[in-house]
Amino acid sequence: MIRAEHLHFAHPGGGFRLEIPHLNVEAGERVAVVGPSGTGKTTLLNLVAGILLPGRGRLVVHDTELARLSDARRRAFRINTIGFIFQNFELVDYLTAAENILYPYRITDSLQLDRAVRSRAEELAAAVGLSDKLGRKPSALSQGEKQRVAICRALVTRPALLLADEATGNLDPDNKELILDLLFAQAAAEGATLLAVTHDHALLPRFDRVVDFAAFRTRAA
Ligand SMILES: Nc1ncnc2c1ncn2[C@@H]1O[C@H](COP(=O)(O)OP(=O)(O)OP(=O)(O)O)[C@@H](O)[C@H]1O
Repeated sequence: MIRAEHLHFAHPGGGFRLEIPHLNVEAGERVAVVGPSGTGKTTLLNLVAGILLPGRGRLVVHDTELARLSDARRRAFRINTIGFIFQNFELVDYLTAAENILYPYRITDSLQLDRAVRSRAEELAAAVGLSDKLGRKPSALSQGEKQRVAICRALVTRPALLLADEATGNLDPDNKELILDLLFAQAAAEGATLLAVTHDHALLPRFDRVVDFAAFRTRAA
């Protein structure tokens, strides 16, 4: 699902450089990404999603070398293939929770919003305890509620690849387990690959494998 070879990335302004000699994640694998703050874990997820492009090296995701696609095709690839739970949620302020969950269907013609999708969105919201908050805008939601909206949005399209950046970070222990159960259940149901950044080492035994960023060469200026 993910193949990185001699991957180099540096922010244009300088200051930080990430080097990953080799990283291979098989389809259906559930991989946790750990490592100290600022070592590039979010950067890796952004590279895998094609939000950032490597300066050098090769990155193939779902048999597609993202750097070879036009911006429009890379965006379409991302919407169709990847569910991304962003660390800061990236919800749209002027949309309700329900509209945020269905957001992928607003921004592309390649996904069809029909009754089945709407009921899937409602089921996901119910599974994370958000049924009574669907009419609210993000400003009227708690951090943990926003995070659960972001999780529903990432799952609603049944993506082949789930990228989760601290997806359980703002949740209480019960919700943490519930969300993780949901992520794993969805990944299993769709045969999806899960790449999840976490600082919560208690969760690591639930994953097939752990990638530790301490092993990669990163440099902060
Ligand atoms: N737009 C940017 N321009 C320059 N440097 C940046 C930019 N965005 C992030 N960085 C730097 O890149 C480095 C890696 O950031 P990244 O967010 O990938 O780390 P992380 O491992 O996910 O950290 P955390 O665990 O704290 O979320 C950091 O040193 C950060 O300051």
